[in-house]
Amino acid sequence: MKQKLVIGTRGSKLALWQAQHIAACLRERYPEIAIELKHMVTTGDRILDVPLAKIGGKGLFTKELEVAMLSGEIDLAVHSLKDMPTELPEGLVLAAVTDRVDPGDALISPQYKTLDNLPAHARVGTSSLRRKAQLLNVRPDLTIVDLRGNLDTRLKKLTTEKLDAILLAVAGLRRLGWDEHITQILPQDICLPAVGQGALAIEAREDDPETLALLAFLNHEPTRQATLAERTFLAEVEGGCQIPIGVYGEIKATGQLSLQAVIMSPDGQEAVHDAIDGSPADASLLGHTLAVRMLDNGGREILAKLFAGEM
Ligand SMILES: NCc1[nH]cc(CCC(=O)O)c1CC(=O)O
Repeated sequence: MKQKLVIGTRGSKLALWQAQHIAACLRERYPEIAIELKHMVTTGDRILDVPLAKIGGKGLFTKELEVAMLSGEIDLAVHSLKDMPTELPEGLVLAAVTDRVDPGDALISPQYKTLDNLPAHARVGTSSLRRKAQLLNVRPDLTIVDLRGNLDTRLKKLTTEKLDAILLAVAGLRRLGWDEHITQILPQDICLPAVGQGALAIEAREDDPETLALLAFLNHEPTRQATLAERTFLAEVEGGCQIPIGVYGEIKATGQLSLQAVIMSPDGQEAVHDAIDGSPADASLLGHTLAVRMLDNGGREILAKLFAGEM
């Protein structure tokens, strides 16, 4: 019987909240097990001044934690599922995917409140190509300003960089109790979220069945299935998180899994939208099928131009 579980976490406010939340769930369930937190720094935390799209590479926010897990220094890691590459390193598995309450994106505009109200050429901060493309698709006049840093830094930049609005994930703001800043939750027909947005991923070693069994109760199966469809879609289209792709899977009241997605050019001028429905048991097949269909219907050309640097 385990006497101790060590959770590895990044040191950002959001990462700490997430790790502490999972620690609290574990302590409540297993009062006899000591739950410890170990803070670690990832490459993504170290390089804060360069737009993520330019750094490239996968797993910027996960790699150091994964190395520590494989060496046995920590037993599990808590991540935002959105920050996890679609392929995990050999020997590691997703022990659980938690329920997600807020998959969407929020507009924060103290002065103008909503996208419709933003004046022509308003300055909007985001460093996500996905958010940028989807905004420009409906509002080509907007000036998109790069915005990096932790959530608190980005909120501060709204004022210091004289921005009219910024975009952030609803989930992160809610977790930190900053949802009073949200002035509009963007509707899904304007902005589809990133793969896995809003869900927490608990990663552990494949050869550690005892820990995996202890973590199983944290898993929310409908969210795991919906995000499996999303992650398969992404893996099929390209992998990586810095391409203008939005995708959202959801198990409906009918029990069907519905998956909708968009592939856009970074300027938002070219877009392929599509959706698919089916059994949650076929989550990865649905993600795969939708990706192939969208690539065949114009998605491939958009991505080819993007990778050739024409956009
Ligand atoms: N890219 C950083 C990141 N990773 C996870 C979240 C928010 C929480 C989540 O999506 O689960 C954020 C902040 C943001 O995109 O605004």
